[in-house]
Amino acid sequence: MAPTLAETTTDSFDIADFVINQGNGVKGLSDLGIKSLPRQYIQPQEALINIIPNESIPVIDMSNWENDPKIAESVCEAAEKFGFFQLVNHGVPLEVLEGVKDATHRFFGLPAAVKRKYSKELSPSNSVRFGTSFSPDSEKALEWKDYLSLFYVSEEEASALWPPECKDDCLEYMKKSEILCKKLLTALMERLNVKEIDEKKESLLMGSRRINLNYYPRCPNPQLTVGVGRHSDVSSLTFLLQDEIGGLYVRVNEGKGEEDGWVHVPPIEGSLVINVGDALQILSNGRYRSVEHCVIASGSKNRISIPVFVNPKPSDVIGPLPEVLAAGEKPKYKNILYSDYVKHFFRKAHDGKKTVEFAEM
Ligand SMILES: COc1cc(/C=C/C(=O)SCCNC(=O)CCNC(=O)[C@H](O)C(C)(C)COP(=O)(O)OP(=O)(O)OC[C@H]2O[C@@H](n3cnc4c(N)ncnc43)[C@H](O)[C@@H]2OP(=O)(O)O)ccc1O
Ligand SMILES: O=C(O)CCC(=O)C(=O)O
Ligand SMILES: [Fe+2]
Repeated sequence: MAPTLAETTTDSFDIADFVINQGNGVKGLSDLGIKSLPRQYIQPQEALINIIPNESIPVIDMSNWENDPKIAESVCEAAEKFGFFQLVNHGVPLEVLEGVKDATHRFFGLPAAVKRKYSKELSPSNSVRFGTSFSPDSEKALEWKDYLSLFYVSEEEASALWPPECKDDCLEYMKKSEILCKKLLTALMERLNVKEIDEKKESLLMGSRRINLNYYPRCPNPQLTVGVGRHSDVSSLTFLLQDEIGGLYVRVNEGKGEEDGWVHVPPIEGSLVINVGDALQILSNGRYRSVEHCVIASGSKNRISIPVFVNPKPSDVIGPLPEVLAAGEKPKYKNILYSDYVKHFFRKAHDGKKTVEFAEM
């Protein structure tokens, strides 16, 4: 039975059991109307960020992509300098974006007992997982986020195993964003002297895909916790769709002598946020940068976001591409099995850019 509001304002009820084991998630806590943040979610001081106002990541208009090579150049420059940019007029239809946002609300609106069927313990497959926080077993403080994570194996597997409330919209969004993904990766590779994306390179860059549906419910005392702690993605590229609430922050100026801090990524209707992940940083020998980002939940509204992580295949060995090293550049990273890299990421709490040290020479 769900605890009463009076019970939830004390430490007398088992928050972890309610949120994690019973599948209520932080959405369940928020829906109870709790007035203060449970101590399990209070982050240490160092997790809180210095926000730089009036700065932003680039916004790139792709409408003239085919005719104007400067647009591809801006994409490559943004991937080198910021590791993050927003795209408008990117060609993914707006109704597809709206469809997957509606699907996310449908899934999280289900009763806890239904969502719990997709938890790590009960899910019919490793490729479907409903969870909360990032890695609750390894975290000192929990994160204020629930998620559904869907790893794409095949259309058949998705049809059989993904939750019926969201599978069609998720598949459609993944399909419609594939053309955009190829355009961006082709431009990014040309800049590295990779003239052709053959079968092997295609696998290294986009051999697997995962879509996450993230739900950050309204949070009492959002300034004391995080929606997602500071991390870089382990993907090649991430395509993030966010709603109109805001809360994503990206680290800028790290080690550049200017003010090191975090800038907000303001929601722009119909846009997609693109970021470089660790796999592309490794393949490009550090030329493109995966950059730390984090999410602060809202004190008044529920927020959703939907990242599609475009990755190497789990069985691929990744390391700096030969074309990048051809002129004698020293490799900064060793060759590693991509699934080992991802397991390393998932088995610890978010820790900024530390994951990439696993691949360093
Ligand atoms: C959730 O909050 C997040 C997520 C993120 C994600 C950022 C990304 O960049 S995701 C893209 C990752 N790339 C891929 O998924 C492609 C490659 N995939 C693989 O290599 C494998 O599918 C695998 C992920 C390694 C899982 O392989 P499997 O053989 O099934 O291994 P397991 O032993 O089951 O899992 C290993 C370890 O990881 C945990 N885990 C697995 N899947 C997830 C998941 N979807 N979400 C969270 N954790 C997951 C699993 O529990 C295992 O840990 P144990 O401690 O239980 O051993 C960014 C920010 C966020 O806040
Ligand atoms: O919700 C967001 O805006 C970002 C989420 C994120 O960084 C992730 O899921 O990897
Ligand atoms: Fe991320």
